[in-house]
Amino acid sequence: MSKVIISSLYSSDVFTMACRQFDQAADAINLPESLRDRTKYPRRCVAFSLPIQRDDGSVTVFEGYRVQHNLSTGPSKGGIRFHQDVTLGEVAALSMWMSWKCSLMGIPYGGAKGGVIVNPDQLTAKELERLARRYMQELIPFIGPDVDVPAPDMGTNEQMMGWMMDTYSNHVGHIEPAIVTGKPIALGGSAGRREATGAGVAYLVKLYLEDLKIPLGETTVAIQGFGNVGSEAALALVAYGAKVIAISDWTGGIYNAKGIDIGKALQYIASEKVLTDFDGGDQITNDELLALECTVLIPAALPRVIKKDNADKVRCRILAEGANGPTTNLAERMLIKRGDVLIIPDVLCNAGGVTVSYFEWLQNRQNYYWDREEVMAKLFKILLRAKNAVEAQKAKFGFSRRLAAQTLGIQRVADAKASRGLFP
Ligand SMILES: NC(=O)C1=CN([C@@H]2O[C@H](COP(=O)(O)OP(=O)(O)OC[C@H]3O[C@@H](n4cnc5c(N)ncnc54)[C@H](OP(=O)(O)O)[C@@H]3O)[C@@H](O)[C@H]2O)C=CC1
Ligand SMILES: O=C(O)CCC(=O)C(=O)O
Repeated sequence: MSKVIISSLYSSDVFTMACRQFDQAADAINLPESLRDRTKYPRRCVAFSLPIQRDDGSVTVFEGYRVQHNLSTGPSKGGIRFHQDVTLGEVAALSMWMSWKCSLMGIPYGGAKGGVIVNPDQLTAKELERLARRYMQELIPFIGPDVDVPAPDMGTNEQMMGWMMDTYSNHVGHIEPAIVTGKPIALGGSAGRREATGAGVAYLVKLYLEDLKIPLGETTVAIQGFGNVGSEAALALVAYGAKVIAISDWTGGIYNAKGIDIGKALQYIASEKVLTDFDGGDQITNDELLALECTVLIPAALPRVIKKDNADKVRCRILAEGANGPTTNLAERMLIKRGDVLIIPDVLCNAGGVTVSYFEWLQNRQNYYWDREEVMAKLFKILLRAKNAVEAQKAKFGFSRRLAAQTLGIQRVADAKASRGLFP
């Protein structure tokens, strides 16, 4: 397939954004022309029709995708997103970022991502189970523990990974826990995987606060998205001594200058599903949350929420990208020009999740399990190593932090491709 066809297949703002980042990084490291398109474009993608029976007996056909960006350094790896705004282009962009992320962390995986166009809140638990199982059923010819290993992302969770693992295991005739990560502990999930992404975000924030000499006790935090990543980052930052002053979900946010009781907010979500009417503070909109004066702003939901229109309104010292792709390229240039916001780029900031997914896969394959302490110690060691590598690259070449992180990731993927050669 020509790259013209590939580009139009994935055509979307977010894919264009990921491609422009790649082009800038490739120029910055003088990547040979012969390796550029080969490293940039996804290796393959699959699109599925996913018919499921609804509880009322009717049938709805959902649309789903899996994009495997790169398999040169190991099986491809990345989460599955259930969201109404999913597009093939978004999934492709997310798969590219997974490649650079795994490579930056020194994890022997390529990148992948999956998605289904669905609002999971509008399905019952039984319907979600049918959809998760059907997605895995369709994916079976294209994955395996050495080929492609999914995990949770927005709108999916441990339970869905459990159903997917069960569907795959029934197909192959034996239990195969290493086919997905982020599973329930009872099915071979790793200690620490649930909290890994948020805990990793919090750990990196702590390291950068130390660099800036800002005490944790004087740190205020605003978080957009109070799901797996946002809530776990909140818990970890509160445990470090910071104050979380704002949280939000798709319905809007809560602001409390004295600090939000995160445990109470989690209890509220567990019973009410959404933060609307949570009485832990004043109600604000998601736009207002992004413009709050705070030490640390953590977007932990959708891509492209910090953009040209609101970049000038951002008033944090550290922008910690828990989400993938939350800052558009133009908004990043505006923030860099301003010079008062330190951006921890997504491929570094939220890499705790895939790192512990790698540990989970290793534990599944060895059938030997580690305790949480060991998992977290290994995670923090890898995050610190990656942060130091990014800072060294930034200092050496005068790059932005994102360019530093992406050049490191891209160079390693390109080197692996060059070493493997081409088929005659
Ligand atoms: N899970 C992981 O391990 C990793 C996730 N990430 C990234 O982190 C981000 C969040 O993922 P995750 O926490 O797993 O997802 P979850 O589904 O667990 O949580 C997503 C959160 O975002 C909220 N949300 C949805 N739409 C909006 C909106 N329009 N405005 C504000 N908030 C919104 C959701 O609200 P509601 O629940 O009400 O819908 C929910 O609180 C994604 O970008 C993902 O790619 C990155 C690395 C690893
Ligand atoms: O845990 C994983 O394998 C992938 C996590 C993920 O989707 C991400 O880092 O964006």
